[in-house]
Amino acid sequence: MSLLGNQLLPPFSVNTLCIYGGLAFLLLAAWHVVPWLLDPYSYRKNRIPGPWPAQLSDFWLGRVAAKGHRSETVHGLHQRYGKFVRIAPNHISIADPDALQIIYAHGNGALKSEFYDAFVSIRRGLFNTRDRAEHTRKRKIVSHIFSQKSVLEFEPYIRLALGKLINQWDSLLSGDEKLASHRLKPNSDGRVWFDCLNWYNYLAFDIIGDLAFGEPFGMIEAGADSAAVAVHDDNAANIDVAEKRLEIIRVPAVKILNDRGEYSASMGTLPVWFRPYAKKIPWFARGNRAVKNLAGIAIAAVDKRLATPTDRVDLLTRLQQGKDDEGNPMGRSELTAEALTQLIAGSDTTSNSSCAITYWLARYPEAQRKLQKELDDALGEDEELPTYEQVKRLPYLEAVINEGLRIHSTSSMGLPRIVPEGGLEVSGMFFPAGAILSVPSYTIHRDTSIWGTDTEVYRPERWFEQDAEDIQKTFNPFSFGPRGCVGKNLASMELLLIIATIFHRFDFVLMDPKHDLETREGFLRKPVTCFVGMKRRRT
Ligand code: HEM
Repeated sequence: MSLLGNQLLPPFSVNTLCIYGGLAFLLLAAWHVVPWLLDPYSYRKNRIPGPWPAQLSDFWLGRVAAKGHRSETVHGLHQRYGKFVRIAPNHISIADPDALQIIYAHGNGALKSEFYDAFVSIRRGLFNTRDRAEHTRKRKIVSHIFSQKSVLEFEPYIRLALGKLINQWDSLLSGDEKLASHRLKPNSDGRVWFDCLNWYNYLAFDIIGDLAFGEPFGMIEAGADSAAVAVHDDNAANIDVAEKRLEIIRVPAVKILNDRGEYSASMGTLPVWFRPYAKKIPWFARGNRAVKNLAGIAIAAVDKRLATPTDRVDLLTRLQQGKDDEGNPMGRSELTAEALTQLIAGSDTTSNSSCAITYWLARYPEAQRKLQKELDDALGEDEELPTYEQVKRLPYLEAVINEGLRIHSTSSMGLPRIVPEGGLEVSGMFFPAGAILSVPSYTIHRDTSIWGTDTEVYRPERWFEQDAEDIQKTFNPFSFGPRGCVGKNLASMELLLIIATIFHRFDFVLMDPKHDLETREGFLRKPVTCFVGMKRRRT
C-alpha cells in the first residue's frame, strides 16, 4: 500500500512498478530498434558508420548541438569514419565538396528539412520557409534588393556606422572615461586592451538596424548591447502584430540573438513530436523567450518606422515596394517577418566574421603587415573612410577575408536538406526520398586535398597558390543554389569596408598570443570573446 493511502495513489507494488517500467523501456527501445532493423532503405543497409546512439535516436545530435561544438564534433567523426557519417537515424553528413553541387544546387529539388521549423517566429520568412512555391515567391521579391547594383545604395549607411565606430575606438585610445568599462587593463605600449567582439556586434546591429528598420539601434554610440523591444501577450507572435503591442522596453539584442540561435539549432535536431515538451525544460524555455523577444524587436522597429513617412532608400523601403507575380505587395506581418529575417541573417554573420578575421590578423602579424601595406598603397596616408570603389579590387584584402571565412566558417554546420522523390545519388551512394543529407562547411574548409596540409593555419597566401577551380567548388561560406545567401553582395561589401577601414587606421595584437579563439555554436559558429590590444598606426 502507498504511504499516501489508497485514495491518492493506485495500489502498485514495487514489483509491478518495475515490470511496467521495464515494459515502457522495452517499448521505447523497440520503437527505435525495430524500424532500424526492418528499414528497407538501401543506405541504411550500407550501415553508414557513426556514433551508436546517433544510429538509434535524434537525441544524440540534440545533445551535441546543445553543447555548442557541433561542427568540431562532426569534423572529428569524419576524420575517424571518412566521407559518410550518420549523425542521426535519418541524417547523413557527407564531407565531399562534390556533394555540394548535388544537394544544394538548383534543379535537384532538395528542400530544407524540419530543422528549420524551430526558427519560425511571427510567421515564416525567407530563411525558414520550406515550401518551394512560397520560397520562390518570397525570393523573387527579396533578391533584387540585394543585386550588386542595389546594394551600392546601402554603402553610405555602412560608412556612417563605421565612422561612429572609429570615433569610439579613438575615444577608447584617448582614455575617455565614458568608455572605461570597456578597457580590460590600463592602456600600455600605446594600446588600449579590450574585447573587440562586442564592438563588432554593435557595428553589425547598427548597420542592419539602419538598413532594415530605418534607424540604427544606437549601440555604437551607447557602447552597449541594447535595443527597443515590443512586449506582447503570449500569442502575439502568431497573430497580426500591429494591434497587439503592449509596451516598449530595452533589451540586450545581441545576447537574445545568441540565445535564440542556440535554442533553435538544438530544438531543430529534436523529433518534431518532442519539441512542445522540450519547451518546458528551463534551458529551452529561456530560448523560447528569446525567440519572442527577437520578434518583439522587429515589431517595435517596423511599427516605429511605418508611423513616420520617409524618402530613405533602404531594405524596408525596398521590401515595401516589392511585389509578387500577381502584383501583390507584402502585408504588415509578412513585411515585419522579412525585416526580422534580415536582422537575424545580416547581423551576427557579419560581426562574427569581422571579429574572426581581426583575431587571425592579430595572431599572424606578417599577414597584417602585408594587408596594411596593400591598404597604404591604395589609400595613402589619408585617414578618410575608404569607399567601396577604392577597396573592391584589392587582392590581398580579398584573400584575408576569404581565408577568415574559410578557417572560422560562421556557417559551419551541414545545412540539412531532404532527398526528393526518386532519391539522389551523392558521392557514389544512393539515398532514398526522405533521407536528410548535409555537407559540413567546417570540414570541407579543412579538406587537405583542396587547401593544402596546413588547414589549421591562417594563411591568405594559399588563395594565390591552390587550384582556383577546386577552391571555387569547395569554398562554401554563403552556401549554394536557390537557398544560398541572398545577402552575399551586401555582406561582401560590408566586410571589405570594415576590414579595410579598421586595418588602415589601427594595428592589433592579441592580449594572449597563444590563446585560441574560443567559440560557441548555435546555428552559427561564433567567437565568445576576442581580447586584443589596439593602437593607431599614425598619430
Ligand atoms: C558574412 C556574412 C554572411 C554569411 C557568412 C552568410 C551566410 C549564409 C548562409 C550559409 C546561408 C544559407 C543558410 C541555410 O541554408 O540555412 C544564408 C542565407 C541567407 N542569408 Fe546570409 N550570410 C551573411 C550575411 C547576410 C546578410 C548581410 C544578409 C542580409 C541582410 C543575409 C541574408 C540571408 C538570407 C535572407 C538568407 C536566407 C536565404 C533563402 O533561404 O533564400 N545574409 N546566409
